[in-house]
Amino acid sequence: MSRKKSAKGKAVTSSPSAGSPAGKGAGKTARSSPGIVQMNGVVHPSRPSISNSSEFYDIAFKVMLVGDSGVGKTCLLVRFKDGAFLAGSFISTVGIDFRIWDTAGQERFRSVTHAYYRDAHALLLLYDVTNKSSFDNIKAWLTEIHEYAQQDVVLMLLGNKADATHERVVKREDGERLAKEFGVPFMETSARSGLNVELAFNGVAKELKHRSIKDPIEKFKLQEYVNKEMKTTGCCRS
Ligand SMILES: Nc1nc2c(ncn2[C@@H]2O[C@H](COP(=O)(O)OP(=O)(O)OP(=O)(O)O)[C@@H](O)[C@H]2O)c(=O)[nH]1
Ligand SMILES: [Mg+2]
Repeated sequence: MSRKKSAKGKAVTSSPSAGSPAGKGAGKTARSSPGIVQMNGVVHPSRPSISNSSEFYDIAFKVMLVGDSGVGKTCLLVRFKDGAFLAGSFISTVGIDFRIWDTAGQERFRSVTHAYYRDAHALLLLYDVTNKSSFDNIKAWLTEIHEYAQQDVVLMLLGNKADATHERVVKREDGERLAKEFGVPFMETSARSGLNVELAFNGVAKELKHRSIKDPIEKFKLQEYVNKEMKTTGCCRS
């Protein structure tokens, strides 16, 4: 992470990346993707806009969205971008440049993924609760992350499309169990309804902020924080 004052640019499209590490195909929604899209986020108390190019930042974090094709990475980012900056949140008060990288889930982009992992400060790993193979591939994603990402990378597992009650094939408990097994914070999200979307990004940002200031008194616990704050779909356990 860098600590500098530097002008921020608008959203940038960079080279393609990512793919299902299990090589089991791209999930049930095989679609083309632009690759990686880097978006500048957050950031200034007086101007909480994601797209203002004239702002400066104190700390820069690189956050990446990864997971099989079709799990909803782009939709989650778009939902966050459109909603998270309406109300001022803690990140807008500390001057953080929260760069979010949206990756392509398709396997053909996989070979270039690893270079992007290395300098990521946080990874949001998504599966689709309506797509069992995207869930089954999470272990392979975690293996790849452990191999290529920094050891202390902030990681969160997200079961997306929690709104899709009728199509759901992965229970929330299954996600919880897997996350526990790997010691990764977890929650379900919905890019469609907005469920827990801000919480996912803000939780990660809080963790990054606490790490960066190395607060010796207040140890931030990401899973405890999301447990306290998260909403569940209630009706939608299957
Ligand atoms: N019901 C529901 N559908 C969603 C949700 N998020 C995404 N989708 C749908 O899932 C499909 C794939 O979403 P994307 O965001 O493009 O998926 P992606 O992970 O970016 O896919 P790649 O770019 O190929 O890696 C689209 O048809 C979305 O409308 C969600 O929260 N709920
Ligand atoms: Mg996408």
